[in-house]
Amino acid sequence: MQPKGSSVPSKEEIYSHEIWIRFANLKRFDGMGSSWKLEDHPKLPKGKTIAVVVLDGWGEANPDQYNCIHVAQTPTMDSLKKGAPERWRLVRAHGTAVGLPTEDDMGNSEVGHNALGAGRIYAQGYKCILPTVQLDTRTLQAFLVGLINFDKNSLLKTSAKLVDLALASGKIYEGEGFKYIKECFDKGTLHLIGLLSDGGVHSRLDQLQLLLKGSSENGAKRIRVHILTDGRDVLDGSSVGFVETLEKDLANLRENGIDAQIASGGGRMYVTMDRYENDWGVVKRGWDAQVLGEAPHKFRNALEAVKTLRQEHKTNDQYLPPFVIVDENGKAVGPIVDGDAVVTFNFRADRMVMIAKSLEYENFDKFDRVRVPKIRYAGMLQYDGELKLPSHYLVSPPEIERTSGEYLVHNGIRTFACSETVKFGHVTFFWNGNRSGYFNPSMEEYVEIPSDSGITFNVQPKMKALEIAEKARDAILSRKFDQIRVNLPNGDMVGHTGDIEATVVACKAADEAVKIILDAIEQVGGIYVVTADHGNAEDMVKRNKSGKPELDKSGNIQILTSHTLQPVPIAIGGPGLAAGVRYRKDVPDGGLANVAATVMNLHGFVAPSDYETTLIEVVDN
Ligand SMILES: O=C(O)[C@@H](CO)OP(=O)(O)O
Ligand SMILES: [Mn+2]
Ligand SMILES: [Mn+2]
Repeated sequence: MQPKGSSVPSKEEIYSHEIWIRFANLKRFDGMGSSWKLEDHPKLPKGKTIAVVVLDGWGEANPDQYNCIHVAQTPTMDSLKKGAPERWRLVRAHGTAVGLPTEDDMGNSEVGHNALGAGRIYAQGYKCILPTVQLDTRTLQAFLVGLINFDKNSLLKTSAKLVDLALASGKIYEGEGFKYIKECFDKGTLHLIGLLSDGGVHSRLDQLQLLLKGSSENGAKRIRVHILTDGRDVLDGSSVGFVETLEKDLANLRENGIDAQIASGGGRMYVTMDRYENDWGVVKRGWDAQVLGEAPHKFRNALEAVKTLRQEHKTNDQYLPPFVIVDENGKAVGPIVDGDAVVTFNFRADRMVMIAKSLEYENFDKFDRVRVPKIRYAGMLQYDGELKLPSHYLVSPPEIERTSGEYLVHNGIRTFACSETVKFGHVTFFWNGNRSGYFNPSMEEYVEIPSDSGITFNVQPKMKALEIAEKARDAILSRKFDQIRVNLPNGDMVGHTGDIEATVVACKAADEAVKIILDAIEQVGGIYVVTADHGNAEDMVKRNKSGKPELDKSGNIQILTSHTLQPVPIAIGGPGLAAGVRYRKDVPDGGLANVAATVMNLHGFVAPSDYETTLIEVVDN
């Protein structure tokens, strides 16, 4: 069926373009793919209550003393493992399997939950999927014309990748966001606020370096950087090296006549980067230092600040107290004032939404801002599409549409989602493609259990696991919902503290929570899907290439506070699971993006054709 007309390529040509068409998402295919109706699964029934449990930071690794999941008593998760290979397997949760640039990129909650919820992988090489259904000539023509006009750059990519592309092509400086802030460059200062590391989870040093260079080449004459030290996605203590690198870059800029300096700083978990409104005090500490130029600690330079605060205050990079850099008269070198431009350079949304609100909202009552400068503010990305926050941004965020949550609600699945504050947005916002709010409030209920605030989670390693499990149990037993989805944060949040003993307690608590949920599923004859978003607690030590713990100069092991590259388990089961359901053997490289189709099947539906394939098959007994 070759359509006529010179502008229309042949089928072979289309294949050779090797373009990945998200067919269902191309709305211009008039009449095609616009329906929300999912096909019935040929073999699996509807009407089962399904619990989807995400253990945050729960990977699979060799059992040794640094594997807290192995060390902890985890009888429930251990018993699920006995279902291998038919009902327990591993899936990939890092690197390209979740849309990250390379296989050296560890997984993280954003890409993990995006993949779990959206069922597709973004930012991959392109592959061409032509519709397998019979098309009439008009529709095929529309499809082909759509293909020709298709802008490859509008394909879904992870935020990090989109920023990379915009920086590499220079397009970032031609966009609306940059033009908007550029208006201030003549008279004002450009402030860059964000996480200083190469962790690649929230931000990347190389992107900051390119932005500094590009901004100065595009007219910024006075630049102030407000740093947030990491130690969570990278080794604790690495802040010193990152500050050294940044200082060198700023010195280069100064040599070229740009007045560029670090103006303030603080540890990411104590200054600015709170999330889901757990503790506004964190954002306030940042505001005071960055905007007002006030902090309990004052230094003449950032290197001295970081080294001194680490030593004298015995704090780690994540929790460094706020500091400002002052001149020889003790005056802050870079408070944010009227007429300045501000960019928050993190690409990941969750920990930028609160500062974005404080910088952008006229009516704001979360803390006393004291002085609200008239600035032009842009995010690296728009962090919340629903709130349109911030209204100006340098790079357009990934568009993640047609997520499994939205499909299922359209197909009558009543959904309950729950976690505690620090992970609440993971099973709602990230799960739904970085979208806040309900698709249909009459079909969904999202419950947030307040997290402890003002503590490091090794102090309370059980966190709210029990409360989350009880809420899930009640939702299951109420029979008001078809899907009950939770995130259990313990392995991840406590794993990030680097406290091995506490992380063991955390893993045990998460395992107990899983049991409560599984027991409830048992009672209602339902199905469970237990998985994780990426590794963390299963490996708490930095290792050399051969997998042996790496020692520092003094012969001590180096604690790993970050996520890992490990795969994660996925277990299915429960009395409602049809007898012939088992994992397919032909998806050996399955990853988190394969879970959405799997869950849709268990709800009795066939997943949309552009979703990554299901992990299960149904064999006749
Ligand atoms: O705490 C966070 O912000 C990240 C690590 O930077 O962890 P997660 O991706 O698990 O939320
Ligand atoms: Mn996570
Ligand atoms: Mn984490």
